[in-house]
Amino acid sequence: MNERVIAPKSRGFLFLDSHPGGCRQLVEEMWRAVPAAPAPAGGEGPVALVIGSSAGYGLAATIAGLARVGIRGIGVCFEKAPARRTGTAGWYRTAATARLARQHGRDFVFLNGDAFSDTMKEQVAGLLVERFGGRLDYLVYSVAAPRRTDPDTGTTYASVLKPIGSPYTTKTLVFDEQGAPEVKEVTTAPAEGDDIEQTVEVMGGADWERWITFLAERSLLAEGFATAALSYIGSPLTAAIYRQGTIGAAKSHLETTARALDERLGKTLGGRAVTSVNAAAVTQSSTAIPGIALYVGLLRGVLGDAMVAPIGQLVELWDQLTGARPLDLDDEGRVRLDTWELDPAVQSAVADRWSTATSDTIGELADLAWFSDEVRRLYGFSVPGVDYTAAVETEVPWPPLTS
Ligand SMILES: NC(=O)c1ccc[n+]([C@@H]2O[C@H](COP(=O)([O-])OP(=O)(O)OC[C@H]3O[C@@H](n4cnc5c(N)ncnc54)[C@H](O)[C@@H]3O)[C@@H](O)[C@H]2O)c1
Repeated sequence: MNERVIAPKSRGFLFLDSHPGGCRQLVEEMWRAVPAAPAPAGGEGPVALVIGSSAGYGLAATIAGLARVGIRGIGVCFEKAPARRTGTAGWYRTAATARLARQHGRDFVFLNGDAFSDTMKEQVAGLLVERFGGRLDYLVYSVAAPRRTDPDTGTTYASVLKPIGSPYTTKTLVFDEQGAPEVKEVTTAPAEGDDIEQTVEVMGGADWERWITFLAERSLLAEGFATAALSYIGSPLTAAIYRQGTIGAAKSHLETTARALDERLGKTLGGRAVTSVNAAAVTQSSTAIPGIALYVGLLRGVLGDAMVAPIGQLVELWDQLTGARPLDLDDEGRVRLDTWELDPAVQSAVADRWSTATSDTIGELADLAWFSDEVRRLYGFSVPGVDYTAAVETEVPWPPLTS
């Protein structure tokens, strides 16, 4: 037992602690946001593996899959248990998701560890055999990580967020110690040495492909197996640091991997592999990208509630993966859930605001209250209805594997 009052202490967009009650309520909110669908035929839902299940788009994939498709299966993520500090927010969100899954009769378990390792792949394979009939129907790959160790060579690669070719200066949004917004300029030096290759090794398609090969070799992929990995294109305003930068090189590699996997799975199992290009969202990973906080704040200023939250986008992705709606691919074979973000009228309105944004004008141009709340909500703070003055139990156990 370790009950205490948890205050939101932060350094920039990173918070030192997270709030179990707020995290739980947010997960419940996401579940309620999923439109009801008819129960899966035959009682038992399809078997799914979600990699990166505790945050951002992977959490949305898990909750939308559980609530709408009735998936059974496994979520994999990398979270820290409560110790001197609270557990990570993803730890508490996982506990809350498992609870909801149980309540709704879905057999869904969570594994905490390094998805890039073969040990984790073996654990998943073992569970698929023992518990889920040895057949996986869906795999959603939504990992965002700073490092990956290649199990074959033992080499550890580190991803960087840098432009390619020349330095890039962008406006960016920060908050000072009193919480006042500042629009500043930051310059990021271009990739050097093997920065691009290293980033591709972490955030490209290598590990996704390794998962598929690992499971295929053990005959654990069902006929008609379908897999999707998350990608991003984004605005011309962020292109130099994102799509044309080191992370963009990794996304291109992921998309090339998808096309190769699609051909392979099509031939062997009548299966599919696609990337899903999702829209900008406030997540722990996205707020680390220079300029993205400003961009997302302005995007919200332009669109307001017309922004589609990750849970809404993932409902659409599941509908396309399961065939409830036809798979709608662009010329490069990608599902596009970002069309509302990249709409030319929206982009031109955001670009206008971007060009005039200063510390003095940002309050009118961007939805800063929404943005700050979204950042705090990543850690379970700013959730309506939660009493933050009350002590709360932080020693929440990881959901047990036994049902
Ligand atoms: N956030 C955006 O704006 C945005 C937009 C479009 C696409 N995407 C893509 O969505 C994917 C997920 O990004 P996000 O923003 O949701 O990230 P996030 O930081 O919110 O979540 C990352 C997830 O990966 C897990 N993870 C990290 N390292 C791991 C490891 N070694 N082993 C197992 N799990 C690990 C974390 O536990 C967490 O569940 C990425 O491919 C990203 O490019 C993000």
